[in-house]
Amino acid sequence: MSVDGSAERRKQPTQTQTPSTGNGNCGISSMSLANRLRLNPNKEHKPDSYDDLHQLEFSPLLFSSLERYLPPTMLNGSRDLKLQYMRDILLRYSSESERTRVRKWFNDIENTGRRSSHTISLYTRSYTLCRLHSSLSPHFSKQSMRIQRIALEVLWLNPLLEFIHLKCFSRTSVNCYYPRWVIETNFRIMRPNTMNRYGCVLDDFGLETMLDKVMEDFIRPMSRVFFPEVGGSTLDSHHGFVVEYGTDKDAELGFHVDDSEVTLNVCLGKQFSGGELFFRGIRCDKHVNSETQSEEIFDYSHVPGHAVLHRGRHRHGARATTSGCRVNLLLWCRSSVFRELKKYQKDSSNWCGECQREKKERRRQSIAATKLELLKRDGKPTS
Ligand SMILES: O=C(O)CCC(=O)C(=O)O
Ligand SMILES: [Fe+2]
Repeated sequence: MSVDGSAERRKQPTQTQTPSTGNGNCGISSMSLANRLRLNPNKEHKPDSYDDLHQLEFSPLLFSSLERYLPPTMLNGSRDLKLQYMRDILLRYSSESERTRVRKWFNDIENTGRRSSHTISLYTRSYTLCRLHSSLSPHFSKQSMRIQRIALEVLWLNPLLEFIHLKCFSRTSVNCYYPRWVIETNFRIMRPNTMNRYGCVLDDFGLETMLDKVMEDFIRPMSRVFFPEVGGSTLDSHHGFVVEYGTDKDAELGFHVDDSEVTLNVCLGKQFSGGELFFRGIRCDKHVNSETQSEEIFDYSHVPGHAVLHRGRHRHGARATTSGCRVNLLLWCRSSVFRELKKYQKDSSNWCGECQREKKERRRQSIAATKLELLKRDGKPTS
């Protein structure tokens, strides 16, 4: 769907998407059966690694993630005991076929780098700048050096880069397996944020550790290079969720900025039409509602399995999904250092489009005034 720029300019992002605040429902709850997880994770607990256990029905990362939800008395127990406890709970809620599907989903993500090469296409404004072939994996720290090197090369070619388009994700949808679990356990879903009524927070589903890995090994190395001015190199926390759109669900998403420094938006599927993202310039708090300049207009059509990486302060929205169902995975990555520093910095001109324009205008006026002054002086008769 094409955009009429002037109409777009009237739509201003009065909203910052914020995550819904905790309803305390962070584990498997309301069960009469013996094994239960805690409502909230113990953030201080350092979980065991289960990486050496390859024959499990579930990913080792899932166990590491769930461990923080174990009852306090179990946290220092043996790894076998903890494993047994968590397996019991997980097996209770998933059929054989679901387990295979979930395992495949994790494997796809973990093996992306090993199996084949993928394409990263990099967009600036509305055209593809270049294509690079690279193995991408959220899982391997060795990869992060490689990702960073490629990112640096790309930045050298195009210092104005604003969007990164990644074709590197499995199409398999997490959405396929969560509804049954939710119904059976009477799980109170935490909605992803203040603007989406459909979808759920993924960190509640034992995916927190895996998504942390995605941020650390995959998003941060790229953001360090592409988005350093908004804390790209110090991303240290995330909010991960899925959103769903369709004619019987939320149709569209209003113009907004995210509560993140860098956002990863992966299209998981399924079949749909519409749902394009529209981007309209990066803005600081002060200028969040300022006018869009024509060069800031950029539209992006979602493709299942592809992702975009953008600054959270890049104003955007999603057009209506006109048929089918669209499911996207969002990872809002944040930097506590950047947020702390921002409190003391008044000047956002190194990343806000409007601050930059104001600065340029001040410089232009000052040069014009100096010129005028010089002309006047030159025009004066010498005594
Ligand atoms: O629907 C989309 O793809 C965009 C979602 C989004 O911008 C958000 O959740 O912050
Ligand atoms: Fe957003």
